Amino acid sequence: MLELKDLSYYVSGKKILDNVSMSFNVGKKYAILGTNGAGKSTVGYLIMGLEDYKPTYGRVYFNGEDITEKTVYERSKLGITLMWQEPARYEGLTVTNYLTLGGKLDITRSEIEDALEKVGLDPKLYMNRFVDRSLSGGERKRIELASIILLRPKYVVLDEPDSGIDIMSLDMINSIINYIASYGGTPIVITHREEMAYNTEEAYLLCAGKVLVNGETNKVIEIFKNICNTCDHPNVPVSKELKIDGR
Ligand SMILES: Nc1ncnc2c1ncn2[C@@H]1O[C@H](COP(=O)(O)OP(=O)(O)OP(=O)(O)O)[C@@H](O)[C@H]1O
Repeated sequence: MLELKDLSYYVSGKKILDNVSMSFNVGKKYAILGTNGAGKSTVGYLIMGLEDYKPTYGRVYFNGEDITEKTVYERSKLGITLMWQEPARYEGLTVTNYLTLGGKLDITRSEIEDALEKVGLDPKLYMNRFVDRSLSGGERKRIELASIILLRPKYVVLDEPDSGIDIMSLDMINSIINYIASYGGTPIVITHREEMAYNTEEAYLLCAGKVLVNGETNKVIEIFKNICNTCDHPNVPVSKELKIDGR
């Protein structure tokens, strides 16, 4: 289990996250939902332990072990991965080298071809391309999804997985989210679009850096649609407490 306990995060005195607690069980599909600026990506960065993203207060636990002080590299060795909203470029690295970590991983050519096909890229056209600015953002995102297929991380934070990818590919993204859960991994989908959250089982709704509500995804989406999509005071939370099924 991955747990965030009472996380607060400040930048230059500004509170970005306010006492956020979340827990993610193995093999279950999660969404972190919220409007722009609610703090969703920041939660993802704190899960991944990016430099400059250590909690001001609170702790992060992995199977009961306090990993708050662990680096990105140490967390990735535990099986925690972040798929960036804006995928990285790697000048001079081919798609094949990227997917095999420069040949360090024991991955066959046919496994690479299969992963690329699953994300809608023709292996013949892409295996020898460079993961640099010559690839579009959507293509790089697909290549990151292919790397998830090959590496099978335990916890995968997918930050706005559909951004830069056409709407027709929602099914492809959802099939990869299902694949992660099928091998016992835990996908955590960060999104401001309810369409992207429907394929998950449990959701957290964030507003102004606070968890407004947590529960079954369908119920959280209803609240999101009824309250956030029509909100005239974004990121100024309502004072009344929102609860699902008494939680
Ligand atoms: N390093 C920083 N310095 C100042 N403000 C920051 C910093 N990082 C995040 N913020 C602010 O914190 C808030 C939450 O940002 P975050 O990127 O986590 O939101 P988000 O919910 O992922 O939004 P979006 O849906 O637009 O990606 C925003 O108002 C953002 O401007």
